[in-house]
Amino acid sequence: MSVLVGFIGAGNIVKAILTGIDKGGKFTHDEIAIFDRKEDARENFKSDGYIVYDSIDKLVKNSPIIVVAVTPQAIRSIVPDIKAGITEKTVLLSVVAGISTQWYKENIDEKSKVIRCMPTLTAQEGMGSFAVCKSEDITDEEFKDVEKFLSSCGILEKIPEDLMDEVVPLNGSAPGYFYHMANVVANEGEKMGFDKEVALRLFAQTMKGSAETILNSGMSIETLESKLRLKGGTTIAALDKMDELGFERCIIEGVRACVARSKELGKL
Ligand SMILES: NC(=O)C1=CN([C@@H]2O[C@H](COP(=O)(O)OP(=O)(O)OC[C@H]3O[C@@H](n4cnc5c(N)ncnc54)[C@H](OP(=O)(O)O)[C@@H]3O)[C@@H](O)[C@H]2O)C=CC1
Ligand SMILES: O=C(O)[C@@H]1CCC=N1
Repeated sequence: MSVLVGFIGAGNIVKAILTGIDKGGKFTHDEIAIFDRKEDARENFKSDGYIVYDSIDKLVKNSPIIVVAVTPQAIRSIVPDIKAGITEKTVLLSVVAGISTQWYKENIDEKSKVIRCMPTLTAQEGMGSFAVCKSEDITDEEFKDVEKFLSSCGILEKIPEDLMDEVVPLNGSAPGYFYHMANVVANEGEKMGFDKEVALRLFAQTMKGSAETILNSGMSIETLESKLRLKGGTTIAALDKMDELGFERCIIEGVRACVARSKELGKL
């Protein structure tokens, strides 16, 4: 039995990825290893058939691909343990917002092999949207292994490393905006007399369908939008009111705040 991928930190994003990997059915639990600092979390993963280590250095020693999935605030604390286990073949697959390849090279080893990935919680449904970049010393074969793993629960887009902060508002953080918007709309629906769950289902299915039309209809985003902008219609009434209240500005400033925070996290 050879462990393929080891995870350091088993929080929200890792649980989403693992659920998506399960749904994809291409990897088994005995190909995945985990270390989380909470003993009860380790016990739960163990009883689910995952390989569980009681220290980071053992996990790193035994896993050719290591997914670094602690928070940016915690990453410095795990450096000594990664150093204790790392080999020249270890590939570090970092999902940590803001932390650059150079950071790993400076803090762990100049020869660290790093692939950065900005993932999304939507991996949970096999609909991850992964933005990835790799350091020059990653071989094609190493990249293919990572690609095979991630693509079993989503799509990959290769991007330059100097856009890794800029991508966070486009994918990593974006589910948060949709959940927030869905909650606001559903609350309003409830005030108008709907059961909140019914309102949420109607809105969420509409979000899902809207995303599918953007991806699959072959129509431009402008064309799709124009189909709803009926003169004197209800949609234009909503959009005009939203614009009057600063919708565009709101989105633009939110995107910028997200990028700025990612850059700050990289300097902690
Ligand atoms: N959530 C998301 O949608 C996304 C998250 N990310 C990135 O993923 C990373 C993790 O985020 P998320 O899963 O949401 O965060 P969580 O806080 O849910 O998960 C982090 C996990 O790591 C554990 N942990 C903390 N310190 C250590 C340590 N020293 N050794 C081992 N485990 C440790 C935490 O334990 P404890 O609970 O005890 O602190 C927790 O289980 C972040 O860097 C974030 O930037 C990227 C894209 C999307
Ligand atoms: O909010 C965060 O900091 C992380 C990074 C992207 C999504 N979640």
